[in-house]
Amino acid sequence: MLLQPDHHIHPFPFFAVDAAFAEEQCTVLDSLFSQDNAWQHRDGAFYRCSLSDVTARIPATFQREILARMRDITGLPLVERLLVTAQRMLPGQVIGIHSDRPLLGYELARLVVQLNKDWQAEHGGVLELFASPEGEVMFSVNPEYNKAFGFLLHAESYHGVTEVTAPRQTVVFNFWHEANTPELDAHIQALFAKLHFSELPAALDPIASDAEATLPEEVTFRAGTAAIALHRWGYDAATVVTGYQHSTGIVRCDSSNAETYAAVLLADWVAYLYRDSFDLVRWEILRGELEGMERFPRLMPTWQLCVPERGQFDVQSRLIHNTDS
Ligand SMILES: O=C(O)CCC(=O)C(=O)O
Ligand SMILES: [Fe+2]
Repeated sequence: MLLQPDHHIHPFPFFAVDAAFAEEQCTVLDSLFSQDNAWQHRDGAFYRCSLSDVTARIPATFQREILARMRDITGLPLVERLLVTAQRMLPGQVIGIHSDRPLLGYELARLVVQLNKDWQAEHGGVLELFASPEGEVMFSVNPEYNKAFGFLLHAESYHGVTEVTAPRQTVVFNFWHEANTPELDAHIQALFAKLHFSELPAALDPIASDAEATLPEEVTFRAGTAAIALHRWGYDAATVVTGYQHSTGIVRCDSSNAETYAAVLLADWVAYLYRDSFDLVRWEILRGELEGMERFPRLMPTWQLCVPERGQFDVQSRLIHNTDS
């Protein structure tokens, strides 16, 4: 399964495999299209196809094998969760350029398996990769039978599918990183429920006003959100102010008080996740900064979800560090 992946890092980390699955596994994948699926039709201007959740129809051993293989290929700590969708495109359908930026709780890695037996160039449906939404095509994947394409989702993983002239069948496997799980999403949504900046301590007012006068709204919004996290974790006004300033980038929090330092870094991270999306490089920096520190009780639930203690998979994210192709 997925032997000899061909790794690339431009325009973003991905790999391609030509004969991806054994015959028996292909039979399973083909069968996902033979029954009457409950198709959900996407009919946007840029994203036109039909999708169906087929996870329950993938045998447990197949699921275990593909997860293990994806952990191995990507080197990522992927959790025990899998979502498999069958995707069908009909003549005239097209998927415009998009990035699938991993919002809070979204999957981080995807494996796209093409299942078109008699594909010809005139059938279209070519998966194209771009460095920017307006850029030129940097790499193309023909949707030939048993060809797989794996990639890491991030804010700039731009890709699209050209218009098809013949029906096109694809199976998409989705994998979650241990630090961007639906459980973390639920935790952060609860942390920021009914968010009102008016609950913040008055000591922050002059600092926030100054920051708002000079910095972009996006920055002060995120700093305000980080301040809310600290306040709701029960930290005092001084810590809330320190966290706000750290998140605006005005003053970096020093590490002399370990608990304040950890709290400020975690607050900044959850505010970033809440307002933006998961970013593997930033996460690895955070993990490095918190490494070896005592996990303070007040921060424990968030800490454990954001930077789970390593057990099972103590791995490096090989894909993002792989620079030899
Ligand atoms: O159908 C494809 O080749 C790729 C579809 C897509 O955009 C995705 O899986 O993220
Ligand atoms: Fe996509």
